[in-house]
Amino acid sequence: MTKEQFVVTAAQMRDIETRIFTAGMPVAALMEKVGGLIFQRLQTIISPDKCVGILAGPGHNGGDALVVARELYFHGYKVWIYQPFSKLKELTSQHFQYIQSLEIPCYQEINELPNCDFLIDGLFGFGLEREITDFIAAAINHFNQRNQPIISIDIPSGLHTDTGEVLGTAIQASYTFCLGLWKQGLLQEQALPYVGKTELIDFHIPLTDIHAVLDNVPQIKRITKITALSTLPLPRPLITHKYKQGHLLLICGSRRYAGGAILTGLGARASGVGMLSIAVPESLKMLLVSHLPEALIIGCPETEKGAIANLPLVGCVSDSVTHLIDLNSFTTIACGPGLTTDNISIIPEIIECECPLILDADALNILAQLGTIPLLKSRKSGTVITPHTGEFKRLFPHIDYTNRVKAVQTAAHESGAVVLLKGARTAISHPQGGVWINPESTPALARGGSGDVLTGLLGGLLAQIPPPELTMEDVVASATWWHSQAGILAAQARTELGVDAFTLTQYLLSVLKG
Ligand SMILES: NC(=O)C1=CN([C@@H]2O[C@H](COP(=O)(O)OP(=O)(O)OC[C@H]3O[C@@H](n4cnc5c(N)ncnc54)[C@H](OP(=O)(O)O)[C@@H]3O)[C@@H](O)[C@H]2O)[C@@H](O)CC1
Ligand SMILES: Nc1ncnc2c1ncn2[C@@H]1O[C@H](COP(=O)(O)OP(=O)(O)O)[C@@H](O)[C@H]1O
Ligand SMILES: [K+]
Repeated sequence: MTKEQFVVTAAQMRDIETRIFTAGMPVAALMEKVGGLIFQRLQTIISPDKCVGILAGPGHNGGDALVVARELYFHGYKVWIYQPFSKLKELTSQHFQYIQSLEIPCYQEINELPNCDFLIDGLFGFGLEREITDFIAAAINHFNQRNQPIISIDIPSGLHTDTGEVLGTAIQASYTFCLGLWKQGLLQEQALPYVGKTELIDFHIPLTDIHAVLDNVPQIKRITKITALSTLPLPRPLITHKYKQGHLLLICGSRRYAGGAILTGLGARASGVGMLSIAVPESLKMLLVSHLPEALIIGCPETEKGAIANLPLVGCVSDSVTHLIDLNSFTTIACGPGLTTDNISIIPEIIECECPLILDADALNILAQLGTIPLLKSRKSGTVITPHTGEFKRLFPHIDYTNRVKAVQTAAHESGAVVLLKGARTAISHPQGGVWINPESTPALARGGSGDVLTGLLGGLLAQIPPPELTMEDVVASATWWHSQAGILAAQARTELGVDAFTLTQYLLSVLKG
């Protein structure tokens, strides 16, 4: 694993830090090293003619900031310090004393502060555990209203290191330089408006210390390009045939939501799956054929409103159906986009299938009506459910949603399914508690139909690499990464307004070429 993949809580970071210090690394030397690395990175962002305001807190986050201040000063930057605390930690206090001896201007009151071009936020790091109040809350609100970009050290001051919750108030950073290992709070959706561009400053924590605290297989991981590409079905074997490259069945669409079936099919197409079958209401058959000529389109009897009435399963007697479905002949089944909740009876039938199953959209709404946990527990092979926030709350109304990482872990544990909770920071959990977080995406994807594309893509990938070859949640993580990266590429080419779900499907393969 690379350092970019690990995710830690405040308690875990403190344990890792303790191991390093116990092994003999002097605390002051580590602070000096970290401050030096932050300074080097700042030099690439801030030119030496600029003035930098440093916000220094009472703990070691403040100490880091004061080391940075001293280096900026000696390299010719104009610097001032805001340090309003009467009690500082020992090391921070020593750095502050030295800063004062250099006659760098120091202030305690916000109304005395001069102008500057950038602010460095070293008020609080992972040591913040309680609400920010009084003068320091007022100061943070003041800094957010000034027009300078703010660069936060470790985490924007005011955010909870694990949940990303705002503790009273918080710095709205333009950049966050996270120190050593990614803090979980930075990857939580609620932290997004505060973190700006995030990057990791690697200060060489020994892997043995990381593994000693996080276990050999860490519970919470960040999806990176390296991890995603390692689980995509590339390259294709030289000697193969279509049925060896997976057979995916999509069950989707209705007269009302015909487009959902097309988008799911186009997502599946991009996965490279060997065979694609799509079960839709009979009246949609020709439409689907015209968009996906390579797919086998199975017309199903439909309800009055145009939803699938029942699946023409092998063994059933029907004159009108030309193709019967054997649920056991597929390597993966994905069900839900555009289905409507008109007919709930097909879900218990599908749940009986023995191959990996993905349930999305209306399949989830039906599942919530029928009883989520008992139905999923009854399945013999792997299940992936892909709810957005609304669907998640319907499926698991009793789960506290404040910490999305914890919520998704609980849902996976209770249901026995891999749970993919969609959103700006999609989180995926395995029933045993392993979580992947997708750290990069674009709000351009917040658009009808983009989730359907993900379901098709994921279905196609799982069909090609069925467990146990790869673990299901790793494939789910790769599909999530791929989908988001396509959104990012499309938004770069066409602006955030130009990423409709069909366009998104056209950018999927460009992600792998780049
Ligand atoms: N781990 C590593 O490997 C490395 C860590 N490093 C750095 O250390 C940082 C962690 O430092 P830290 O532990 O000293 O805590 P920090 O975040 O500075 O704040 C704690 C201080 O704030 C105070 N305080 C808290 N809440 C408050 C409130 N609401 N309102 C007012 N005050 C409040 C609290 O006071 P107390 O609770 O004692 O009253 C305490 O004094 C970390 O983020 C990184 O930057 C690097 O230098 C080297 C490598
Ligand atoms: N603000 C956002 N930033 C990044 N990705 C987002 C954002 N909002 C939604 N998405 C992504 O877009 C997709 C939307 O899926 P979903 O809500 O199921 O849409 P639909 O059902 O219309 O297809 C998900 O993959 C989700 O993670
Ligand atoms: K900070």
